[in-house]
Amino acid sequence: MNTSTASEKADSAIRVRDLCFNWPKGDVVLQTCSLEVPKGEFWMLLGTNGSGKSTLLRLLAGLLQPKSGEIEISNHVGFVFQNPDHQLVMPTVGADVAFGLVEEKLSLPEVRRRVEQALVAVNLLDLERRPIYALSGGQKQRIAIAGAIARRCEVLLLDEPTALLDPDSQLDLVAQVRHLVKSRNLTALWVTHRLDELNYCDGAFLLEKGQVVDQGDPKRLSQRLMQVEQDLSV
Ligand SMILES: Nc1ncnc2c1ncn2[C@@H]1O[C@H](COP(=O)(O)OP(=O)(O)OP(=O)(O)O)[C@@H](O)[C@H]1O
Repeated sequence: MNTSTASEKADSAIRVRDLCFNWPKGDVVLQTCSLEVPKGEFWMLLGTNGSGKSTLLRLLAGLLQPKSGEIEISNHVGFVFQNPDHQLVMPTVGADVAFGLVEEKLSLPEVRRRVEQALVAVNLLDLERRPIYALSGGQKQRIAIAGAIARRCEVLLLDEPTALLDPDSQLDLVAQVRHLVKSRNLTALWVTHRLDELNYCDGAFLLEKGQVVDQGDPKRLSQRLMQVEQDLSV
């Protein structure tokens, strides 16, 4: 496996070539999977259940190791899980965002500045002292994103971040991520089953049995996915 820094190549923030992955018992999940996400763009990853979307995201984040293939991605990657309760670990909003900065050994004023800037970016500065348990699902996801922004992440990987949200919060979150990507020149890859979210992305990949079988125009891919799901339900 060859991992290098995507910033070496100006045009793509995520580059995957011929990626293969199987679980220890031998079940093959990804088979010569290849894709590229242009820098500064918001792309989505579609596919039927079990097609390998979450596994691919975890490989990109370095949470799993591929069997073979190449991954080129920034060293500063933020991961947002489907269930925010799996990643918010501190008792309050401000403490949680600051927690991600511990490794950087910053001065206290610098930590405060970064936390404040990140909370402003997700429009939640007024909740800085609020306990995590008193947040809505959408607010929790925005805090997880603020954590990534505070750490100066260049790439956001989001694994069905709206799965537990109501429809209004769902569309608020996807619109906010689009705004963050465009205003801060980030790059995002977002896994979804919710086709109305495709209206917000620059492009999409369709994964089938661990391979990208189509990519590009989100509307066309959404129609193709609907067809695949209809065929499977017959
Ligand atoms: N920890 C694990 N150990 C063994 N097999 C796993 C593990 N996690 C997932 N799998 C299997 O790997 C395959 C791909 O799973 P993955 O979660 O990547 O799919 P997905 O496209 O994200 O699915 P969904 O849309 O249902 O979330 C599935 O067959 C799944 O059962």
